[in-house]
Order: sequence, then structure tokens, then C-alpha cells
Amino acid sequence: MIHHQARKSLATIIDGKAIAEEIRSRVASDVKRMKAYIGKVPGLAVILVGQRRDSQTYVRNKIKACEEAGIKSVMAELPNCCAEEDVMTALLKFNEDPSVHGILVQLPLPEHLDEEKILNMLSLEKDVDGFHPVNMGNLSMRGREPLFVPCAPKGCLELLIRSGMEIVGKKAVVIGRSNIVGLPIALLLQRHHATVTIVHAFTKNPEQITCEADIIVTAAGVPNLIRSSWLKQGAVVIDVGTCPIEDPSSEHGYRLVGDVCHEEALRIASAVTPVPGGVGPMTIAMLLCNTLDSAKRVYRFD
Ligand SMILES: Nc1nc2c(c(=O)[nH]1)N[C@@H](CN(C=O)c1ccc(C(=O)N[C@@H](CCC(=O)O)C(=O)O)cc1)CN2
Repeated sequence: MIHHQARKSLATIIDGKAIAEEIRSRVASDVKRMKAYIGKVPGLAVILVGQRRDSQTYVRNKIKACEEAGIKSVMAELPNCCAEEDVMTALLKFNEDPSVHGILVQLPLPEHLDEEKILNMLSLEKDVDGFHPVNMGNLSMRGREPLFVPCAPKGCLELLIRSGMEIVGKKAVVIGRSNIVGLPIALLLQRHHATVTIVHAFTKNPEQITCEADIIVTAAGVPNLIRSSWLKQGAVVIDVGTCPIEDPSSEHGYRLVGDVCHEEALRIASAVTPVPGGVGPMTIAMLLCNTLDSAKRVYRFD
């Protein structure tokens, strides 16, 4: 699962795709067991608004992953020009449906829709993305437990643990402060007793901050932002940034790159995630885990 490079000095590449596959097959066997014992399977509802190509791909991959794990999925597809009310109607229907244990609204939504208002209407018990404001509040407060940890952050944590990185007391720097990735990852690392700094677009001299970090989780969406001079020797680098860049030599005319200059990071870090094949596949694996956990909670099945 962890590929050591031929040259001794190069970092380990953390194979998120292989780890995600292992987790997905564990989920599949748990779903099978649930079906055999109580005759029920977990159900996921997906709401997709508009026709963004990337969102369509992610949703397609989520539904395929559900299928492979034996999780039932339903989808509401709404046009880009739909009203907030239409999204609410779909969402409330899924909130009421007892065969649905997880609901997700694919983000980003078109600009005219109020994301916070919509996420706020999700049943807290079915919010498998963990984006409901109350869930985020619980994630941020000591002594409280969120029902669901957001998928990409949960995947990052799993990759960090698998890389052998001890988190307690370590200096962690998170680059980016979005509600989907940067903010929840920072909260999660803090929960695991790291000393966390968030770097964002207004941070002065970010390089001076990142080069002291034992752990870097980057979700800036800026290709090759993180060069070797930004890294401490032996750091673990988790790259959540995914950006398509033009590449006439590839099949679709583009390829995906992360925030990290991968070749440079390999020479300085102790472990690095690739893009693609790092955090992305883990995001989908964690969604399956959260959906399964939700169904287990409903049926009191363990
Ligand atoms: N409701 C949500 N919206 C969004 C989330 C989310 O967790 N919940 N996260 C991102 C997009 N995302 C999931 O929705 C996601 C992004 C990337 C991948 C992935 O597997 N990436 C692959 C490459 C895939 C490709 O070829 O295009 C990889 O990195 O290897 C999965 C899910 C924003 N919205």
C-alpha cells in the first residue's frame, strides 16, 4: 500500500487509491452482513444541481462506489436554473424517507442558491458529509462529538495515520480555510492534539510558516504552490488540491495536478500523497463509511 521509492532518500508515496479500495471492500462486507442479519441495506441520496462537469463526475463515482458496496442510492438531479424551493423539496423528501440514511448536496451549488440555508435543512442524522452547521459546531467544540466527520478531512486523517505519523504535539499547517476541507481538517487535527496553524490568501510569508510544519495539509487549489523551500525535512504532506491543467498529450486534453510540486516534495518530505490517487479516492471511501455508520445507528446494528 505504501510504495517506497527506489532511491533511499525519496519520500514514501501514500497510495490513497489502494487504501480506499481496502476500506470500500470492508464496507461492502459489512453491508452484506447487515443484509444477511436484518434484511436491510444502507441508503444514500444525492442532490445534484446544475451541469458542472467535475460535480457530475464526482457524483457518478459516488453512485458507482455505492453500487459496488451494496449501498442503495437515489438521486435528485435539478437544472442549474432551479429555485431554492425545488432543492428544499427534494431534500425534505429524503429527510422523511426511512430507506435513506445519508443525504448529500453536491457542492458547489450555483451562485443564486443559498448554500448555508440549504445545508441547514438537512436532517442532522443523515448529514453524511458532515456539513450541517450544528455538526460543524460539534466538531469545533471540546467535549462535543460530531455525528459525522466530513469525508475529505476524515480521509486525510486516515492517510496520516497510515503514514505512521504521530499527530499528538506535532506542528500542523493547513493551507486553505474552506468549509468543505480546510476548516474541518484544521479542527480535526486540533482534536488529535496537533498545534494547528491555518494559512490562507491573506497570510504574510506563508513559506516561513509551512517550513516549520511536521504535517502539511494543503487545499488551496493552486497548482504547484508548495515548492521544496516551503517544506521541512521529513514532513508528511497531504495534498487535497485538485486542479485540471491543459495537457495536449493526455486523452482528454488535460490532467489533474495538486497544490504540491510532487517531484520536489519527494526529495524533502518523508511521505507525500499523489494527485490523482491520494485524498480524492479516500473522500468517496469515507462517504461510504459514514453512510454505513448512519444505517448502523438507525438499526442498532454493529
Ligand atoms: N457534497 C460534497 N461536495 C464536494 C465534496 C464533498 O466531500 N461533498 N468534495 C469535493 C469533490 N469531491 C466529492 O464530492 C471529490 C473530489 C475528488 C475525488 C476524486 O476521487 N478525485 C480523483 C480524481 C478524479 C478525476 O479523475 O476527476 C483523485 O484525486 O484521484 C472524489 C470526490 C467538492 N465538492
